[in-house]
Amino acid sequence: MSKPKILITRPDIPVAGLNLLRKRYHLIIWDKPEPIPHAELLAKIHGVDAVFCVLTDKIDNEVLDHAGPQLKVVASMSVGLDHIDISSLQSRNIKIGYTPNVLTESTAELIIALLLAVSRHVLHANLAIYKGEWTSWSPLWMCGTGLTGKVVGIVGLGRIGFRVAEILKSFNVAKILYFNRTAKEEASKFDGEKVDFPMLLQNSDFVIVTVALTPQTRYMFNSWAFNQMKKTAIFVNGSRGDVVDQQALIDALKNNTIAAAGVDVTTPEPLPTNHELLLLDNCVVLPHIGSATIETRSEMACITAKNIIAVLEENPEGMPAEYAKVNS
Ligand SMILES: O=CC(=O)O
Repeated sequence: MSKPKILITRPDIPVAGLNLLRKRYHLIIWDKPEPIPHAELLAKIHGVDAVFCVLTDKIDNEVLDHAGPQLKVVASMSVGLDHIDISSLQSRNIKIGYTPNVLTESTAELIIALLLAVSRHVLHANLAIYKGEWTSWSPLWMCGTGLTGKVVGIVGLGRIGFRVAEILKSFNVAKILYFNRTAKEEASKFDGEKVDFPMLLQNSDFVIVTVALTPQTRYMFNSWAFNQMKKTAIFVNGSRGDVVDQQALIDALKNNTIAAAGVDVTTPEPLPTNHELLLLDNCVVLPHIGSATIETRSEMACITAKNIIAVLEENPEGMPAEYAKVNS
């Protein structure tokens, strides 16, 4: 009997994950470092039993039609699933794999790093040295704003938002507000207070976005939202670019409607190097590296491989619990 076929949409998947699949299956690996072009995806997905994809691969009805009825599982090496048309997969009984939990720590760490980079001018201060602007220690040079005694607002108290809040508690912030669909009992761990969206925007010194991108959250940070925020507020986005109306963010930063922003996610990704957002002094932009630690990415690859194996071997016990939740 011929081996089941798996399409893998990147050549540089951590080897620990690939090794789990190599012996048992026939792997069709996209061999260029850039995302697989749509036409290639349509051609290569034909006849495969499983897809190992990443967040740059849009998996929709058209792609599934090209795959054919033998496709059993699409496993993404990501926690976000906004690139996958979940209901189309569910209606075809194709299982969906993703990688929650494993990236919570690394993403929370990066969000804190980004917040501090913005609030303490870390990147500008470093650049200033090379530009010859460090003439002496100076009382007010490169002064930023501290976290101690401040109000932090977290939008979306999922796993990552929760961890960010836990870490920030140890920075002696005055209060942590959160906006979430449901109240979270566990928020008592950091004395979190559930508030409505306007209240969070109006009262927070730092607004941190960790919400999933859904039709409800798309563009929730628009000009109205930035206008609600304090003039001194710092905005940090570790979620998806599309939760923000990016032009409204640029306007808010240019007009000093808010003080500064740090974003690990943008629209589009990558941003063109002459993009307006990159020209602003009060914005730190990172290239979507929330989960980018060797340990996390390696584990994400293994979980993605295991999600595929669980489906192809018809072994539901092998599925991580969170995987089962998406598929129920
Ligand atoms: O953004 C990263 C992910 O969804 O894993």
